[in-house]
Amino acid sequence: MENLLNDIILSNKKHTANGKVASYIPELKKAISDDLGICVIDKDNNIYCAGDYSKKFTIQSISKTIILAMALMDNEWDYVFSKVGMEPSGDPFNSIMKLETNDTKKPCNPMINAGAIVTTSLIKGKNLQEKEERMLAFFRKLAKNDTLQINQSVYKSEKLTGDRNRAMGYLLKNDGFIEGNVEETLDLYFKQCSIEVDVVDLARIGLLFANYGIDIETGERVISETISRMVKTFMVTCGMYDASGEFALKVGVPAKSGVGGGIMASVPRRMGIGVFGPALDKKGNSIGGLKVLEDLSKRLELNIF
Ligand SMILES: NC(=O)CC[C@H](N)C(=O)O
Repeated sequence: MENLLNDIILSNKKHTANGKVASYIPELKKAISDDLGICVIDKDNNIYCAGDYSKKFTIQSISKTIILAMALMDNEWDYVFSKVGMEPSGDPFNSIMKLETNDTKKPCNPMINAGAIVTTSLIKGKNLQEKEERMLAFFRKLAKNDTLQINQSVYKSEKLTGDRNRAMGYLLKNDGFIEGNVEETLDLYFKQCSIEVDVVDLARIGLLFANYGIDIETGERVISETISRMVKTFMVTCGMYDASGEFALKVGVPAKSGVGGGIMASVPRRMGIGVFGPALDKKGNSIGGLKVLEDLSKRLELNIF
C-alpha cells in the first residue's frame, strides 16, 4: 500500500502546477503550492502515508461535515432541515444568489457557506466560549487528537476579510434562518474553518464516518448510524461544491474539500482518506488531490456505485 501511495503522489505532483493556492483569505497565500500528501487509515486501523503528509493546514470547509453532525446531535432533525435544505446548489461554495432567488430563500444544503453558517448557528452552548469549547472538543474526539487547535492567524485573517460570509449571515438572519447573534455565529464559523489538521486527522475522521460512527479502536459509538449516513450522503451530493457530480462519476466516494487544500474521503466500511494539496482548481478543490483520489479509487476499486 505504501508503494502504491508513493507512486500515486509522485505521478500526480505535476498537476499542482495547474492550480493556485487560495488568496481571498490572505493567510492562506503562505501555503506551498506543490505540496501533495495523503494518509489512508483502513478498517483494521493500519495507517499508510505518502508525500507531504506531515504538513499542517486549516480544515476550512471540511469542518462543515462535522458541524452538520453536531447540529443534528444538538437539535431535532426537522428543525435543522427547516433552516437548511437537502439539495445540491450547483453554484460556487460562497454563492449568495439562491438566498434571493429560491422560493423559500433557504440555503440549499449544509456543505456550502450559507448552509454551514446556519448549521453553525444551531450549535448549543450558553455563550460563545462554551460553544467554541464544545466544538473543539468534538473535533478532537473525532480526530482522536487532543492537540487540535485553532490557527489564530488564519482565523483573524478570515474574520477581517470575510465580508461575503458576513453579508450572507445578515441576510439569513433577516429571513429567519439564523436566530441569535450573527457576529457570534460568524465568529464560530471562522474559528471552525481555522482548525489546524493534517492528513492523518482527516483520514481518522473519514474512517469514523466510514464506520457509521463507531470508533474502530474502542468500539465506542461517537455519532449515530443515521447521522453518519446523512453526512456521507451530503458529501456525495454536495461535498465538492459545483464539481460534486463530476467527482461522483470519476471517483465515486463520499468526500469533502476545503480551500486550505484538504480533502477528506470516507469509503463506507473500508477506509478513511485524507489528502492535502493547497493548489486549487477554479472551483476551489485541490487540483492534485482530485487526481490522487481518482487514481486511488481506480487502483483499489473504491467506487461505491
Ligand atoms: N470552501 C471553503 O473551504 C470555504 C471556507 C472558508 N472559510 C470560507 O468561508 O470562505
